[in-house]
Formats: sequence, C-alpha cells, structure tokens
Amino acid sequence: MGGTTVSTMKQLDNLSGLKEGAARARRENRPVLVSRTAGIPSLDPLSFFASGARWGARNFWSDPDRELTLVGVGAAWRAEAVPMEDRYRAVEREWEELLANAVREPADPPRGAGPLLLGGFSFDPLRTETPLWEGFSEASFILPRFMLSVRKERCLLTVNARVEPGDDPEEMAEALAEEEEELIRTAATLSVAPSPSSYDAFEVEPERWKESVSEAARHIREENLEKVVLARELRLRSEEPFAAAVILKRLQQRQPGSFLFAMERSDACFLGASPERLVKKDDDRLYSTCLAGTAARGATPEEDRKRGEELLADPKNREEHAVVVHMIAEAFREGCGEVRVPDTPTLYRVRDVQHLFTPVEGRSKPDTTLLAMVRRLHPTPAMGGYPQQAALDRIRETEGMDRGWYAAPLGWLDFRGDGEFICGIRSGLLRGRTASLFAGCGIVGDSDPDSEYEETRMKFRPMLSALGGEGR
Ligand SMILES: C=C(O[C@H]1C=CC=C(C(=O)O)[C@@H]1O)C(=O)O
Repeated sequence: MGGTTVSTMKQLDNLSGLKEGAARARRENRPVLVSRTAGIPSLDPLSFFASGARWGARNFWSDPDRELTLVGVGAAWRAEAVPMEDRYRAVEREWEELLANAVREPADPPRGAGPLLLGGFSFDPLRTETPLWEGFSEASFILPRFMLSVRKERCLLTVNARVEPGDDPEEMAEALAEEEEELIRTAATLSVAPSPSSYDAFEVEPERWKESVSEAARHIREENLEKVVLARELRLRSEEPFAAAVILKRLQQRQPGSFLFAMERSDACFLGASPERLVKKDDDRLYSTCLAGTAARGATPEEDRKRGEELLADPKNREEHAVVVHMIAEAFREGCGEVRVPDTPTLYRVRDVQHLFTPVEGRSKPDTTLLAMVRRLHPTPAMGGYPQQAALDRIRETEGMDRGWYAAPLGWLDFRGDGEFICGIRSGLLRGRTASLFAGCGIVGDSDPDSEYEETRMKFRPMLSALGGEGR
C-alpha cells in the first residue's frame, strides 16, 4: 500500500471524531478533547519511544510483569502545577474539566488506552529549587498526542487532539494522519540496540553526607523523630549524550521485577527502574507496597538465602519496615472501607538488592480518588521518614541536595480515574552528556554512616549498569 493511501485512510479514521469535536467546541466556545483508540500491528515500545524524539515530551511506563506498557509521544495537553494550590486537586480538577466534554472513540476503550495522563509531582514543593531540575515542576502531566499501549502483546494506538473553537477538522485530520504514519513507519524500522558507553563518575561530597547521617541519627535519639530517609547524588559525565531509549533497553533487560519509567521534560529525561509501588487503583481496588529494609544479594543461592533470612530477622531493618507498614495501613484505613495487611514481611528480590516487603490492599470508599490517595501517602516513611513533617524538615535542613522528582510520585491516570503511581527511586536525570543518579536509605537512631553509605552504593548499581558501566 502506498504512503498516500495509508495516510488518507488514517485521515478518514480521525475525521468523524474531530468534526464532532469541532462542532462541540464552537457550540460551547471552549476547547474539546478528541481521543481515538484503535488496534495496530505489533510494535516494540522502545522503538516507538525512540522514534518519538522529534515530538519530545515523551513518557514511558511499564509495570514489573511487563503486562502493561505505555509510551506517550508529544503533548496534546499539559496540566502543570499552580503555585500555592493543592497540586493533587489542581491536576484532578483540570483533568475533570477537560474530560467533561471530550469525544472518545470508542466510548469505552480498554484499560491502559484512551485519554490518559502521564507525569509526576516533585518530592517536596517547599524545597530549595536548583537549576538541576529545570523543566520538572511541582506537578507536570502530559496527555500524549500519540500513545502506544501494549497489553498482553496487543498494541493499541490512542491519538489525542485538543480542538479549539474555529479549528478546521479536515486540516487537523490530515496533519495527524501524516504524523501518525511517520511515527509508526520509523518505529517499525528502528531497533534500539545498546552499544557500550563510558563515563566518569563523581561522588557529591561523600564525607558531608556521612556527617548528615550521624547528625540525623543523633536527632532521632534525642527528638520526636523515628526515622528519616537521606539521599545522595552521584554525577556522571560522558563523551556522548546519554540516550534514554538505550538506557531503558538495558533496564528492561536487567531489572525484571521493577517498574520502568522515563519522563522527558524539555531537554532532560528522568528515568529509572523502581521496585516500589506507591498506589494503584483498579476500579474500587487499591493496592500499595511497603518496601523498606535492605540487604545485598548473595553471590551463591545459599549466601543469598542466608542474607535474606538475616534481613528478615534483623531488628533495625524490621523497625524501619514496621514504620512504613504502620503509616501506609493508616492512610488506607482513611481512604478504604476494607483493608488487608499481612502481619509479617516477606522478601522482594531485585537484581542488586533484596528488601523487606509487605503488600497492602483495600476497597476504596466511593469518593476516594487515586490522587487523593497519592496525597495521603506521599511521602511514605520509605521515601521521607516518620513522623512525616518532622522528617521533611530534617531532609530540608541536612540533606543538602535538590531531590526534584527523585523519590516522588510518578505515574498515570486515565479517564475512568484508574491508574498507578510509583516512587521514583533507583533513578537518574539525564541532560545531554551529564547524568545525576540518586539513592537514599532509611536512617534510625543506631544507623552507622559507613554502612548506610555502602547501602546507597548498592542502590546506585542498577542505574550505573544501565548507563553502560559497572556490571555490564
Ligand atoms: C530511598 C530508596 O529506597 C527506599 C526503598 C526501599 C528500601 C529502603 C531502605 O531500606 O532504606 C528505602 O527506604 C532509594 O533506593 O533511593
């Protein structure tokens, strides 16, 4: 089939919804979202991500079982934070307004397809901002112009357009059809192949970080603070610009069992492989994960099992973990009618570390929204500490780093109100030839700065390896 014919067919596919949207926009004198979802032949999500570079504003999401992968390219609409407002409610309100008069084709697309926002919130809107995180605001969500959803091997493409009063639907259909065709043609021929790369790594003030751990432990012993999570940064410089698609490919190969994410804002991309779900909503079911308390993997199955058993029996790690379970269970009891929390943790193993793990489940009350749960939960004591406010104050005072979106809620929200948010850990920020990686750990009263430092070194490994270095 020739290019012109394909493009004409796609144009016709888009046209009826756009015509209806344009008529509605004129009638109501306000913009209307038109969203069309259709099945497409199988495509590699990473090739789609790579070929979307021309449109920018790319977002990538994949769950730990790779059951659902979402790749957004370009922006049909953005919801950004409004200073001083409740940022969770602000995003929700803007999203509700846009959806109120939207045209959806089909009206009921499958889960993970149709109009859907991808993005995140910063860790702490009251932090001292630095240029490092330029482009990553306190809340930034994107409704992609093109979104590929891969669910159980089936590929769907959602095309979103915002139609303003006075827009010409035929012109829009033509432009969208041409872009769609180019995007899919490029994605079908492009394959993302990791080539070896190298970089120089600089520890950012390691001795000062260890002092801040001692100081935090002293505060915990003397004050009304149980636990605080302190993080540090590792800065990398490479000869070549870091390529997000290649790094995602390595993470995909090397980090099964973790969520994969990448969020591109202007010329930077924040990405990683996080094992930690903050909250997922599927109809009235809510799920969260308590993941805190860490040990290294063993070199042999025997050693691995021994380290896991020691972790399960270790009072310091059990205490760190119990604080997280307590807080998440409380937040669930506020937002849910029914809550299930196992009494004892099990182990969650990823390539470089093993964690104490307790899943939490609930049935949401009718008015509990996904973002209301994100607001209740963030930051959990696994990302911030406990009590929450005292821990945030300590982080602001002693950490000496701009966390930006590190350890923050990142995820997606669809038109039904379903979606999933994770904690943005095991992650790094790429900007041209530089990358900043982040890792933190829970500090309690008897924490030892040298062993906490070692723990952050283990937590850097997944990203260091994906960027082409250690453990290739
Ligand atoms: C804050 C991080 O990890 C958290 C998640 C799991 C285990 C943790 C711990 O054992 O300290 C941390 O709370 C990080 O990886 O940067």
